[in-house]
Amino acid sequence: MEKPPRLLSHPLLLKNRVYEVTLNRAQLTWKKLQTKKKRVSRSIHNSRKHGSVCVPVSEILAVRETEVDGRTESGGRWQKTSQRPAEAYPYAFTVSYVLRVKRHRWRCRDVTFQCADAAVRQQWVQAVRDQLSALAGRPKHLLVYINPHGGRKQGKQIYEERVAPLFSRASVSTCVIVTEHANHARDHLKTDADLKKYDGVVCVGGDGMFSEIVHGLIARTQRDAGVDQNRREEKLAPCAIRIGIIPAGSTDCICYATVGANDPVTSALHIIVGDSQPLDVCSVHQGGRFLRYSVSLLGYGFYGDVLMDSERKRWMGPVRYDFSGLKMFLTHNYYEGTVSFLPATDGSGTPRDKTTCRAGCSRCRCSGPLGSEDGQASGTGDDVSSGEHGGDWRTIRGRFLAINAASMSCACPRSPQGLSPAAHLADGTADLILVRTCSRVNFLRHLLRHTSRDDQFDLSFVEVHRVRKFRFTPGRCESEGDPWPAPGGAGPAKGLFGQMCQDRPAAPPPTAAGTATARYSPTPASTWGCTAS
Ligand SMILES: Nc1ncnc2c1ncn2[C@@H]1O[C@H](COP(=O)(O)OP(=O)(O)OP(=O)(O)O)[C@@H](O)[C@H]1O
Repeated sequence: MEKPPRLLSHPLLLKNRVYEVTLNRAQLTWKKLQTKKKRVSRSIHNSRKHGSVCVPVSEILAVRETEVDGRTESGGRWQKTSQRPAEAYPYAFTVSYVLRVKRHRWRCRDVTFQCADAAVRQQWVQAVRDQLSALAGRPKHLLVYINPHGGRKQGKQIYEERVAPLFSRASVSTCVIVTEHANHARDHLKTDADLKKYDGVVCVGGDGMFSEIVHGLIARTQRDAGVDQNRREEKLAPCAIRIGIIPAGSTDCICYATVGANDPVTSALHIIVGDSQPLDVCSVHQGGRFLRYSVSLLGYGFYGDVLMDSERKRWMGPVRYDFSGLKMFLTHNYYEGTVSFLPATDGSGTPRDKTTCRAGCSRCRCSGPLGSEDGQASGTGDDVSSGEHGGDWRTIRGRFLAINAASMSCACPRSPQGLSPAAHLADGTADLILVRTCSRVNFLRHLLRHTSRDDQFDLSFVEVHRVRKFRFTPGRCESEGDPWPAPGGAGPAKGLFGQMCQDRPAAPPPTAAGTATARYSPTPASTWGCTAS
């Protein structure tokens, strides 16, 4: 492939050695001219061949002039750059760039070059700045919401100490709002936020906080586009503004599944370089009324119960999930009902095909907002209420311990493969996982497989389907007019969608009887992040 033409090339000093430094539109490279001892790089990405280092321009964060005495101002602090600057190279500049380290983590690395005269330095600083400003998709102004109560209550500290200095170095301006109550961010986005001023919204918190922001942004987008959220046949308008996630929650599954790591610095760097990852959004309706959106897991039965119970034990911190998980495992509730679903066919793959959705996933690219399957995904003529028992809809009746719909792998550090390892982030489908009633021992086997590499669907009581829409009707609802399915065994009946969601409830549990329908829309939202590649 033809190399882009050189923009600049000079011998410059780096750590008292002279390097040939070259810039073109694609990359910045530096290669040692005086070879002495071989140095071993700790970088596993920024390629270093025969003593040369190559950084893609798209991963340069900033460039700045360095003081003559070898110091550079960085976030208000002065840093030493070199102990022995050669007298012949008294003018310095520093380039900050992304260093890819282990386990999909990114770090900010500085390299300081020294020039023989001021004009050369000026040329370099200007040339690098010109290249950076020509890059599309990099944010300049961000609206940041911090949940000070998420996870270990360190959201504010994480942002101030690890993220804000990076934004400032990359000249990204921010408006920071520390939330004062639940749904503060959602309501502010819905009505008050002047979104035209921003290139993106950043969420500092966990999955619940992300869900708030998704609800606020999607509701605002639909209102502006004249889309009625209550009409489930309507196609959702995609959000024009991206959401960045700085993980500061308990599980941070959405961050892990989109970026490949739960690391605030990595996420901040993805935001700065303008990486983008589209996401499917699932809309859930009941009785002609919109209930909520979901981008990760819709869980009814075991997972819904765990999340609902753990919500009441927020004071315990992240350990609440273990406590509630054990409690619900011992309770061993089951739920009777009918699941109907529209299978995703035509090359959508299967939940067991062992593919992993990564940055640039070809499947998701084909099914993007302008994808040819859009009509099918949004259900032309496939109205669940009218066409459910015709066409390609399938129906399964039975007793279930869990009914989960995973719109993404739902991977997190505890379950690195996730609930459905092959689920795609943006193909307009979800993996519907049905766990039928079984013994506690068998259920434990199923749960333990989430923490290992074993095929979690290879069990006789578990089935999985890739779907575009699905519907759940509680068993007793139809026959007895009882709105909610009673858990198998003793205990009070529980609200249908009060039990649902990894994405925390953004709407109150429904009060009317009925069936809930979930529909997957390809990519109405996107995050700054790039699936681990
Ligand atoms: N200032 C606040 N006070 C109380 N609750 C808040 C505040 N701001 C946001 N919330 C709510 O806190 C809930 C949980 O927050 P978040 O998702 O950030 O943390 P988490 O639940 O610990 O993490 P995870 O969702 O990853 O398990 C969200 O549903 C959000 O609505």
